[in-house]
Amino acid sequence: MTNKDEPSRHLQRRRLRGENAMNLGNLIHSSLPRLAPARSNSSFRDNGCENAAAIEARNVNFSISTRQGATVPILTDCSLTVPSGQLWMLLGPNGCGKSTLLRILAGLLTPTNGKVYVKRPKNYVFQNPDHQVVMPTVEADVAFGLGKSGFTSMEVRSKVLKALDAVGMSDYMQRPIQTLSGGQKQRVAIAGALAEACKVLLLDELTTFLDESDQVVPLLAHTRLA
Ligand SMILES: Nc1ncnc2c1ncn2[C@@H]1O[C@H](COP(=O)(O)OP(=O)(O)OP(=O)(O)O)[C@@H](O)[C@H]1O
Repeated sequence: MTNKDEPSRHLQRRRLRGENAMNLGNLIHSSLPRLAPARSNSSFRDNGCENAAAIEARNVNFSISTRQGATVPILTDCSLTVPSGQLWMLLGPNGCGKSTLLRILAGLLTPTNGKVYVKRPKNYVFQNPDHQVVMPTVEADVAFGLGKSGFTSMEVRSKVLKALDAVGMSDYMQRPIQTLSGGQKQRVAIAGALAEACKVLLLDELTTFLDESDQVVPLLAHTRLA
């Protein structure tokens, strides 16, 4: 269950050449020998096992329809398995479908066909924190998702502080959101996800605003929560 010795795994590293190829599934399969073998459809549920996969996708396809009525494939036959308690990174060239796959795993997009299972509770952090950080202060924003959980205000404050501490933002509790830098907003967005004690944390483009040293903080925090 632990991945302390394995801070990251690269689902795929291969660089595409030539045209803007979209077959992310082929990339994943072709370059990661440590991927778990494909399983039958019956594995697409939580079987209560400690080592059950946290994420499974099988033969996922996603297409969009243009205004002209054409169908454009974005993901083709994409499959992956991510075991519980591990941190994986999805790498690939611009436009190959990474964000699309993450949005499907987050439940924000419905695949055209294929099977997806993601352990719950799950949380997704957008590429642009301005799409996610909505409350006036840091504390209120991190507490936002805890509002309907029935926690006392003391419990909420404790969870908020712990989550902010995990991303190095505990000194910013009362700061107005609009005074934060992009990277600080991104860390607040990650803290909001961590505060909800999600089993799966999906982070889109962690590198957009965070510098390299800051990227380590939320990722390690995630492994403690998983
Ligand atoms: N609503 C849409 N309409 C048209 N094309 C779309 C739409 N959504 C995604 N695409 C296209 O699907 C492809 C995959 O997009 P996606 O954002 O998933 O790529 P990505 O790998 O995350 O890229 P990046 O590394 O640049 O963030 C791109 O070519 C993008 O232009």
